[in-house]
Amino acid sequence: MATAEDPEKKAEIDQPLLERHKKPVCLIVLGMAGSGKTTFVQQLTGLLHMKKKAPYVINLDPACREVPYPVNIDIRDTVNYKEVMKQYSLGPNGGIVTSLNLFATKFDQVIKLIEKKSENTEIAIFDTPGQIEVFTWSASGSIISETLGALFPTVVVYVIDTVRSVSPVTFMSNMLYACSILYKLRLPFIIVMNKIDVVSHKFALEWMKDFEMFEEAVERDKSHHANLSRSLSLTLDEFYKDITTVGFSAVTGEGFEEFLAAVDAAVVEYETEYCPEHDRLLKLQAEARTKDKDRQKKKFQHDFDNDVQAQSVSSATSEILLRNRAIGGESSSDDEEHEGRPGDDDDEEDRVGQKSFHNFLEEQKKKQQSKSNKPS
Ligand SMILES: Nc1nc2c(ncn2[C@@H]2O[C@H](COP(=O)(O)OP(=O)(O)OP(=O)(O)O)[C@@H](O)[C@H]2O)c(=O)[nH]1
Repeated sequence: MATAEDPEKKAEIDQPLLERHKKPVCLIVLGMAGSGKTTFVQQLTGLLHMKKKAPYVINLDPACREVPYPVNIDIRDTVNYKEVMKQYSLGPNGGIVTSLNLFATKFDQVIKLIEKKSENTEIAIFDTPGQIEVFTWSASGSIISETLGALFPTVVVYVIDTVRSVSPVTFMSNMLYACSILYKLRLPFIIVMNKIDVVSHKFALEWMKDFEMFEEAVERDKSHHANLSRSLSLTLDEFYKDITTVGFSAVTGEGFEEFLAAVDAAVVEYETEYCPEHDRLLKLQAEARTKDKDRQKKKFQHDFDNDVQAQSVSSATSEILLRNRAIGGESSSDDEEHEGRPGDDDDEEDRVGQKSFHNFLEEQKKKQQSKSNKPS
């Protein structure tokens, strides 16, 4: 597990990436309902404004009543969530999914607006709907995250309610969800343990670092999920090693600097791991496309050659037939003219028969004449 304070990670960062980058870093803020996403975005926006690094903020929650921060793009200006529910006869969750899908069809316009602002904006923040699955398991969520990941340094910020996570079972459920999102989106990932003004996140860091400590906590939990949590936590050990965790208070702003350091480290990860992998996949895709084209070309050539061969065989056959006819008949031109008509062969035989019979009679006649002309 890595924390934002890791000296090793800090040493990797030779200069602040937020300054080096021309393109804004996109932060996709995800988390369970009530984890504090909106308050986090509000606090982050305020603190960045104070640092004279005003972010570009995009609200992707079509169902929120109000947005408590200065927003640059609001999904609610494009899609009327209540109208969508009415028009398509949907419930609240279906309405949110459909609204986000409709918005995703115009996401190219969002990209253009972000690109326009890239000169003087270092961070773009995306606040997402409380129903996390609406974003993480929907087509629109994939379109939005993949498009951003392909064009800008993009980081997933997963907000966890630290107060609720003191229960090892809740903690485990949250971590499993985080893990599944990481493997689905495959973008650099930061876990923000929010609400540390109420409960310190140190217990969570210890559980992630030391499996035995987590096991002790599970022992104390008598719920029927405890056994499952114990075996799952062993599986999650690998996940903890690659993940950056930051404690934060969306109310007081505590943890802000550590969070910015974590974002810098995530951008390094984006450049060194995500981009090469992305390029490798694009290359593989291009290679597969070229191979497919070659295969189709070869198949076409093969089919074409077979056709030509078949044609030359059939024309050779007809030639042989014609020649036979020319040899058998007296007049090849006549034969060619009548070739192929039904009953032609019989007529020909009759004609040849009549001719030879006529010749035979003529010969007999001549013989008779020469006999009668001989003196007796
Ligand atoms: N003490 C404390 N309360 C917080 C903190 N962050 C959020 N809250 C409170 O937690 C509640 C939920 O916060 P929201 O920001 O609305 O959470 P959300 O994740 O955006 O909620 P949904 O949009 O419903 O998913 C609110 O009452 C906030 O005041 C924090 O860091 N400390």
